[in-house]
Amino acid sequence: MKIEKLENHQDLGKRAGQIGAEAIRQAIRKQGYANIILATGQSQFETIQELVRAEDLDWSKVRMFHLDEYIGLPVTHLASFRKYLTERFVNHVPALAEVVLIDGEVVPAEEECQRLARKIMDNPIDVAFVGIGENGHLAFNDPPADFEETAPYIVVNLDKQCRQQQLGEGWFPSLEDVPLQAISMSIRQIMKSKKIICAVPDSRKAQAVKDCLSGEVSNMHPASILQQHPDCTCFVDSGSGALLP
Ligand SMILES: N[C@@H]1[C@@H](O)[C@H](O)[C@@H](COP(=O)(O)O)O[C@@H]1O
Repeated sequence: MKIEKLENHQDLGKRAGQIGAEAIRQAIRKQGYANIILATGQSQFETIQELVRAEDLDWSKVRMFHLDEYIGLPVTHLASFRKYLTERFVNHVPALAEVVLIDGEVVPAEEECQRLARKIMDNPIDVAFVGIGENGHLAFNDPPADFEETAPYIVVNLDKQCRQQQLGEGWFPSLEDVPLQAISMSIRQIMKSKKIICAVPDSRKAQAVKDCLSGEVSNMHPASILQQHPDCTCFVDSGSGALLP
């Protein structure tokens, strides 16, 4: 794992998006297509904006997977991650080869996990864009995260710090409105990606960044597993990187 420190969140997003776009181009050149994962949340705003700017990229050869989604939240809800990805990414690039969104409204959610598992097992991931939560989570794998789970997508419970972060970012009117469960890509599945671009801006992530990127690998700091990935770069800014040695 490498760490790159940028001045602010704009520079961070630009750099992460440019490196990511180049990795997508390379995969297309090499094998004719690229499979990618996109994350959501405030931390991904600029990275996704930069990807959308990559007009020379042949998006018709790109299949997009979705990292995590709340269970039971309608697609019309402000906090819906499929709404986020559709409005911030899919609607701004030419037609993709395929868009594999997580439908958090399927009952039971385990059925949706199985559908997604079949899809992703047939389509190994070239480039994964991820973030790190204030509690150190990777996707919606809150601490203590399951590092051994082999299923690609799982149903997870969201802890209070995670739910409070979602409230703090303004996606929900009150803590009670934040769902208690989500469908998340598992840690093992994320780690199978050939390349990982981790964008983590903002001083509110400083402690999580310190714990995950410079502490010991531990499931109490789920994103610390990224230290073991052979091709992962974490992009931090002066705020999120403030406590790094
Ligand atoms: N579930 C999302 C992930 O898709 C994202 O990668 C990460 C960072 O998100 P944020 O930008 O909200 O901090 O955790 C969020 O809660």
